Amino acid sequence: MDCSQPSLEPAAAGPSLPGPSVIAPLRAVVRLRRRVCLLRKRRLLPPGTGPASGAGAPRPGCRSGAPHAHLDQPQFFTFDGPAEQPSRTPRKRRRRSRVVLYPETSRKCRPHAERRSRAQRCLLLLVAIVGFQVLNAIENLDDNAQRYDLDGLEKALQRAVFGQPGAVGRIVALLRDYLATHVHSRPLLLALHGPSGVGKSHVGRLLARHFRAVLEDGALVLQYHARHHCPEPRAAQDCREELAGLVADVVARAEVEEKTPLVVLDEAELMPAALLDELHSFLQPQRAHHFHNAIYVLLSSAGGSEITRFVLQNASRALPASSDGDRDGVAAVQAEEDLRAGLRSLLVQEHPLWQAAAIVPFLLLDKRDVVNCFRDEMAGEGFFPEQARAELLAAQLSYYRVAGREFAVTGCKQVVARVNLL
Ligand SMILES: Nc1ncnc2c1ncn2[C@@H]1O[C@H](COP(=O)(O)OP(=O)(O)OP(=O)(O)O)[C@@H](O)[C@H]1O
Repeated sequence: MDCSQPSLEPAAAGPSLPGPSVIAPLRAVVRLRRRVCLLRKRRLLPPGTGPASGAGAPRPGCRSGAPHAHLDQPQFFTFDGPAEQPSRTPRKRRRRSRVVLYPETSRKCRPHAERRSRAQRCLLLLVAIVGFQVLNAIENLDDNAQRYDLDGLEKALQRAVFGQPGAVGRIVALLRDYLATHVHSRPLLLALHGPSGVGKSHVGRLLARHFRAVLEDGALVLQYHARHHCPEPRAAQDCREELAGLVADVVARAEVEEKTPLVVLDEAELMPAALLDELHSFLQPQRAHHFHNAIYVLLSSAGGSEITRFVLQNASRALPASSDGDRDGVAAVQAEEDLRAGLRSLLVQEHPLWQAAAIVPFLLLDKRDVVNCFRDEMAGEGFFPEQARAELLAAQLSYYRVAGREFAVTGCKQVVARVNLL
């Protein structure tokens, strides 16, 4: 029954119509139904509570356009899934936060993001290899320098050589530098220059003795005296060939033993040009590589008069090699550099050999150094090294007297002869 249907009104006229006793209750029922339908429409009446309820569903005939109350809560079971059911209030999807919270002490990167590229790994490997090689090279350098006991050599020279601290320091520094490695591109040529009797040959002998001891092979040290090995009447070419053979033997032997040989050439001022040419050829890069690994010590009095003049001109100020140790550092170093430059330009005029040489000037000895030479020689000869006696002997020698200082004209050259007379 439709609530919107027109109500059952009795017909105005007709013979077959029931009487007023039947119509009155019908009208009451119709009114009641209308009333219930109206209440349902207004949702004032829950379904199934009306007089016509019983099954809980809207009554047929009471068509309603209004939504059912509690529609989302079915009152009986259906097979409809949640999808078929009327939509409830849609849940909002919560966004996941992308911020990752790490503990303070841990690394702040995602665990899976620690992949390294191949190039990065190769680079790390390369760095490790280079570092290892550098450490190895440093160790090898130390080993090579220790083999020659240069500290011991320095102490020996400082103890035995008087009045030449600058020359001794430069010789040791040059040797230290050269002997830091065994592989060289050229030999080391030390040129010791100075006036007579200042200790050039003395230093040459000390060097030869030291190298014989540390190399443990006397054949790796060659001492060549021009006057002895190449006396005056001998042909210079013969001397040259002999020198070439001697040096070739020494460097070849040193190559086998992986050591650096020492060649001391004394009285270079007496050497014929052919010998200097041969010596110069040893320094050339086109020589076989075993010639590159050698130390040549050239002793010469050439340039002695220039050194004497230099010392006397600078007598008033402290010199690097002065034995009193009181020196003005910068001025002294500059003065010695000037002296070396002057000597080189002078010596190169004699022979190009000196262009490649490390020049070491030996300065004049003063009276105190001569006294020390006497005491040393006296002790060596078995005399008591009495100071007064040594001073007495030193006073018998001749000196340059400049600016209150006394420089021995012949150094300690005559010391041996004078002590022998005692
Ligand atoms: N500076 C010095 N310290 C200690 N002794 C020295 C010094 N100079 C010379 N003597 C002593 O004097 C002697 C002669 O010196 P040495 O032969 O070294 O002089 P030199 O400079 O080589 O001179 P020359 O050019 O004339 O050969 C040496 O045997 C040594 O005993």
